[in-house]
Amino acid sequence: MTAAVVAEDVRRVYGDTTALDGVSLAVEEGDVFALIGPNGAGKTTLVRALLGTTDAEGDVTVFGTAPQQVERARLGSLPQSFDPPARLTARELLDYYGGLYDEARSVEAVLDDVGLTDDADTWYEKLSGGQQRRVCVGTALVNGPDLLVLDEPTTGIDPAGRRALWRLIEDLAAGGTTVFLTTHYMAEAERLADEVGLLADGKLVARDSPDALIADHGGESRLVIDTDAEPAITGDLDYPAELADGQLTVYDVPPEEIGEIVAALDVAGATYESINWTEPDLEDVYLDLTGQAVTASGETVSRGETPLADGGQRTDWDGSKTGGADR
Ligand SMILES: Nc1ncnc2c1ncn2[C@@H]1O[C@H](COP(=O)(O)OP(=O)(O)OP(=O)(O)O)[C@@H](O)[C@H]1O
Repeated sequence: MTAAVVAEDVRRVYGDTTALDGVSLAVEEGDVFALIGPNGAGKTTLVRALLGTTDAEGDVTVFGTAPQQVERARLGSLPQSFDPPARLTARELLDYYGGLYDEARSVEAVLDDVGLTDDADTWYEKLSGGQQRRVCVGTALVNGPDLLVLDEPTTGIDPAGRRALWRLIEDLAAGGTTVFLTTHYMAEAERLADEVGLLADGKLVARDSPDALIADHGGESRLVIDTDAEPAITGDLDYPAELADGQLTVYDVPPEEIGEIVAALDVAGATYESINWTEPDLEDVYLDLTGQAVTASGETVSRGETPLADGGQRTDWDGSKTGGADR
């Protein structure tokens, strides 16, 4: 395979701030690469280094040449902040941006891609925040690029719109477009990316397929049961477990063994209300590598604030008790 993007030892320093501290990566043609990491980690700076819009040290090549020398029609990019003229309609904006290229896709096709056909004739300023973001994504698609660089493309877009955009990105990648995106949504990275890179303090601290990252850093599966069981129940189980606030969490239970845990509760005379088994995912990887958990709303909280870490006790394989924060 050929690399569409190669970065070697890329550094960018702003005054006293080292935004990028020696980042190296390669993105194969046709792959989707998702860059994740906390606020201020350097994601936007790396995007700008790859596009050649910031003066970084190190080597960057895009399709084998310096980013500034790549044929413009081959590149599509969406900056994190983008304010197009507010008193143009979605259709006019896409027409305008398409006019910057010798050959552009039909505006109707791009409107359809981003789900704006029905609102095509509304002024940009009258669209909702999520609809505006879709217009912005559309501007990156007008030239049918070979490499699409998207800085937080789905921020502000509602769940249905986000899923529609995920399908679009999957279709584009299936058609051979290389996609480099940044995101704070772990589900987005997990679903779309062939490779995920985790940037922290300007360094790429992990880079692999979502499955490999989850296997290496995701931790165990979890069986969570709302129950009135006594704390001693954790000693009756064949798996590491903790009980806190009426919630029993059992780690590493294969799905076919869930019945054994339920039977142990029955034997102990405990009742239970709900049973939930979850496999580790990219959010667990993020938690493990950054110490920040991702909440349902997409916000991050420090590890010490997570419910399991707060006062929960866990029985480990050797029978010793550890707080959840030590997981
Ligand atoms: N033009 C600039 N001048 C000075 N400092 C900058 C500039 N751009 C970025 N920085 C600093 O570089 C660091 C990385 O910023 P960057 O915007 O790349 O992070 P990010 O990972 O994209 O963050 P976020 O998730 O919040 O968008 C931050 O400390 C930021 O304050």
